[in-house]
Amino acid sequence: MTKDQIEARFLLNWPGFSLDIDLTLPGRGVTALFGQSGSGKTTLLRCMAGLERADEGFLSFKGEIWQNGKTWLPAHRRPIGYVFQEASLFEHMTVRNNLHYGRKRIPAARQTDLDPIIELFGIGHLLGRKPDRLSGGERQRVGIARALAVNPRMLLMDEPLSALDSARKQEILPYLEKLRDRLDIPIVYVSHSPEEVARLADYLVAMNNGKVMAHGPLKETLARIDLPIRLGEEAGVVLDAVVAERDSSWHLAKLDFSGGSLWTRDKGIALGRRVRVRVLARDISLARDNREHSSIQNVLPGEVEAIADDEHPGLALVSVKVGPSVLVARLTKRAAHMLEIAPGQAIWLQIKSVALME
Ligand SMILES: Nc1ncnc2c1ncn2[C@@H]1O[C@H](COP(=O)(O)OP(=O)(O)OP(=O)(O)O)[C@@H](O)[C@H]1O
Repeated sequence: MTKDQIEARFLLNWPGFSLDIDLTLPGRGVTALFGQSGSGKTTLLRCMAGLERADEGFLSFKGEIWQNGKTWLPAHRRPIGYVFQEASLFEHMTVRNNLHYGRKRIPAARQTDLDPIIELFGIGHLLGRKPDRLSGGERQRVGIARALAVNPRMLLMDEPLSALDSARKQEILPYLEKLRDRLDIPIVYVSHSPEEVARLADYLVAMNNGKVMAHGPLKETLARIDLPIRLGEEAGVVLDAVVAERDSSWHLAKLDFSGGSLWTRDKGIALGRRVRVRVLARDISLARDNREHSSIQNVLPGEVEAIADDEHPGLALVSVKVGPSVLVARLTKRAAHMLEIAPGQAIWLQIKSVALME
């Protein structure tokens, strides 16, 4: 444990549910708590916030004890911001007063400037409005800004997009990306959406039934097929890439990652820009030779790293090294048998589609 980490151990027993956690988390970036409904994500977040008191618990934040056998700081004494699934704004107050409300009793918060937060979330024009005049997406932007207005040292977010429809989610995600890139405090983000996790997280904690199934840096963890993280249709990896070239006549952009390049639909992102790319296992086929006549534009040479069972008994996951990067393909076990897939084998990856996430 270094001074820069968060150490969390909680043991909690409720009738029908137990939480049993022992984690060391990074002190910066976005940590996603990921898992199915009922896996205990919210309960873990509430234990970290001091909203729930585990029977046995230990929490140290960058070397400061927030909970151990003797100490238990209640939520209002922890320097955190908490974002709920639905922004619980004070309906009788303007957006401006909602933002100022929590700051009154926190001297450190009063000294910090609200303007960068207002600018970050694009809510300057909403300051004079009451919450009933805000859209769902605007409400949640204000809710997140309000959690930040108290100058927290950690931001805890419980499925902040879950109450929004998919168009509103797409509206908010870029704000969350900006937040991740500009904020120097750790964010713990509860989600059951693999897409959100792929876009936002730096570190992944996969939970099931009150326990941690796997945890580690996002990109490495998604590329490991030996871990019990079951994503089904959403299995796949995330790569860091740079927009390297544009083919305007075909509206395509070339993304360079360490190990190769991928062409994707051009979204108008500037050349040289760093982006995340998500490649789903179901969108990759494997072939022994490089077939020339195919509609698939992205064909990369690789080397089979490992093969593992998928959740479905007819399917297998295959991890393939492409230079220093690893991609994961999903195919039928029959195809894997026919291709004689084995570790160390040279193979071609045919990638049908890649999702560019800014
Ligand atoms: N106060 C409580 N007393 C007893 N059981 C509880 C309490 N709160 C939650 N539970 C139970 O604890 C389990 C974990 O709930 P939790 O809300 O942490 O899961 P989650 O992973 O966040 O789920 P979701 O994605 O649906 O929000 C569930 O079985 C839930 O019914």
